[in-house]
Amino acid sequence: MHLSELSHPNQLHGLSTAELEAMARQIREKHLQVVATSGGHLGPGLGVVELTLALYQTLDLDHDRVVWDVGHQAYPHKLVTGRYKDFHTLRQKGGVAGYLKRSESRFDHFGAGHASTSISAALGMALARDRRGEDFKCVAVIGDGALTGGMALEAINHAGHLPHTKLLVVLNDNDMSISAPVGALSTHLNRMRLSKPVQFLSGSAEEAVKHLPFLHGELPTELKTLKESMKRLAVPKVGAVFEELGFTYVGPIDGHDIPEMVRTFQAAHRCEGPVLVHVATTKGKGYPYAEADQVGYHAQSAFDLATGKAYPSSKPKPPSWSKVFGQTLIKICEQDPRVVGITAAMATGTGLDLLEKALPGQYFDVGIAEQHAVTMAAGMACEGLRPVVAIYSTFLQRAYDQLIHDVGIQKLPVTFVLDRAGIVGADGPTHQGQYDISYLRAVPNFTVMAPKDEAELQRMLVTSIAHDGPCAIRIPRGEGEGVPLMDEGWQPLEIGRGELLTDGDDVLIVAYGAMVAPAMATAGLLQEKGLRAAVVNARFLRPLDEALILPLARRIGRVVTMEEGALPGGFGAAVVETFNDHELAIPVLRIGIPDLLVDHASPEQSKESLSLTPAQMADRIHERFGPVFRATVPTALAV
Ligand SMILES: Cc1ncc(C[n+]2csc(CCOP(=O)(O)OP(=O)(O)O)c2C)c(N)n1
Ligand SMILES: CC(=O)[C@@H](O)[C@H](O)COP(=O)(O)O
Ligand SMILES: [Mg+2]
Repeated sequence: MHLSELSHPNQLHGLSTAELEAMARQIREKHLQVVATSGGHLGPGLGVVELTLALYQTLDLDHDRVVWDVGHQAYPHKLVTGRYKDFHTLRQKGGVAGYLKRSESRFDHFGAGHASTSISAALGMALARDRRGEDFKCVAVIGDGALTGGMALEAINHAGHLPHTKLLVVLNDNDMSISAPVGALSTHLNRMRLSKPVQFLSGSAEEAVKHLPFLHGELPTELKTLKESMKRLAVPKVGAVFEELGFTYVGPIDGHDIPEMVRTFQAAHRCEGPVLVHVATTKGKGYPYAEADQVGYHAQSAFDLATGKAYPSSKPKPPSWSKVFGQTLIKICEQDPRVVGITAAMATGTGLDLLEKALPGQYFDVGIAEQHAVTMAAGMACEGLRPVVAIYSTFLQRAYDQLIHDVGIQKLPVTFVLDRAGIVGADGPTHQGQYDISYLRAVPNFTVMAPKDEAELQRMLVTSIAHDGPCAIRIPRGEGEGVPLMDEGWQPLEIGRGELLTDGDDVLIVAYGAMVAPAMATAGLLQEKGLRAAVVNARFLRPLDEALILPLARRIGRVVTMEEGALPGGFGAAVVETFNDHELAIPVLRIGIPDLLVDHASPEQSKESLSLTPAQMADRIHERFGPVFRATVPTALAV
């Protein structure tokens, strides 16, 4: 059977190893072809092709549940669950999502995108199953990186406490996170990977006798004692950490050997209580470039399959915001040994990999552990360091209590750089950086800011690090504005001070961060429509520059706010509340992301669909405040 003929994963049942291996080749071919064409996650999925086929041969996906952690590695899952023909639309507007999505397929039993959630979700399904007296299997497939996330350990702690709750955890151990894995658990797993698969020896004893009819598949007592003694002898070396936590540990087994995995999963399904099968895989398996550069091929934009190289861009691009951040932080760290950079397993994405190379002593990667990163930084700040924590806007959501409880309330001098703030594009709703403006507004003692360009980012960094309290700076994904940059000697900003970029009498545009450049473009288009707009670069969400904004608002009487963030509780809401507090009753058009999820698409497509392009914003402003408005409402109704 060819992969393209597969419409249901249960069609995998009964296929021979040779047929499954042929299908594995077809999956790899499709996976490579689509990701090379339109970009996406490459290495993770290539590493779990055989694992997916073997696991699904032992499950009935009309009844059993499988929860993939993160889901970035689940392209093989998508290909064997009816999405082969649409797979070429991966991560494109209206196409197949890059992560699992319950609304996309009945076989996507739980959505994700953020790491370390799978065991909790699968355990929840298992507990619900038992309450209903049903008997479907619940499986979590989690990577060695995601296993370092606190939630995963919380779930293991709970599951290990439930000896009668059947749950299978498949640990996909490829000895990689996005970068090299971090932590004692990763080190231990690596030691286990290198050990002999003890359990499997005893498993093969079962295999040897289970066909003997008079045993009815049961191990004779003496063999059971042999297996137990082997476990007692060997498990302390191999699976102790999981066995001590109440799991039956099996492995490590070869994650590219389909028959071995099928046998092991079948044995695991027969076990009572929680079982962890440790599968050793290779990230990027089957594509030499991805195997050789497992960091670089974690995710890729379109590339040439033959050479493994990205296609050269048509015109030179300015450095990314992340790169400017990383390079600037190196200079700051060189001048001030108190300053350290902290990442939660996102060194390459945040630009902190540059700091790691230049000043490894002032760099920390804590693994996928955002909560720990924030509170560790708080502890560092108590002892006189000036930590700079670089975490994507969306991933920092996971450490909200730490921001309030450990940093804000204690007013500790920690700088947060929220990368990927705003619309990120192909990663879709789980990764959009659309909530940080809203979620940071209420955190006590925080100074919250957003630069209009990379030069202002550099100034905000020195401002934050010098400030004796917590600061947060949001920066977007991708290239900067391409403005000239200084190498050092950046002039700090006055906290709470915005800037008037251009004046005008017809409408006041107050723009925040990455919306400042589009605001200036919008003002130019409004000029062509006969509306002269004043444009303010707010710079600060907290504290808002009232001394600048209020007089302009009173004088002009018509205000537009612009933010690349959620409107509920966002920057525009802060401006409206300020007007209200000062009894300034004037109309405000808030432009930003409405209260909705932004699906996967290119950032440009998403902005178009949200009417956030300069042309669309000019039309919206003209429609609201154009000649019609002037005829019906007198100017500023300042009280
Ligand atoms: C909470 C959270 N932090 C960070 C990330 C970014 N991220 C995506 S995949 C990944 C590495 C996952 O490693 P692993 O679980 O071992 O999967 P592999 O890529 O090796 O298959 C990270 C850090 C995330 N998705 N969620
Ligand atoms: C799966 C995951 O969460 C990361 O790989 C994420 O997709 C990286 O995003 P960027 O590509 O914006 O760095
Ligand atoms: Mg891994």
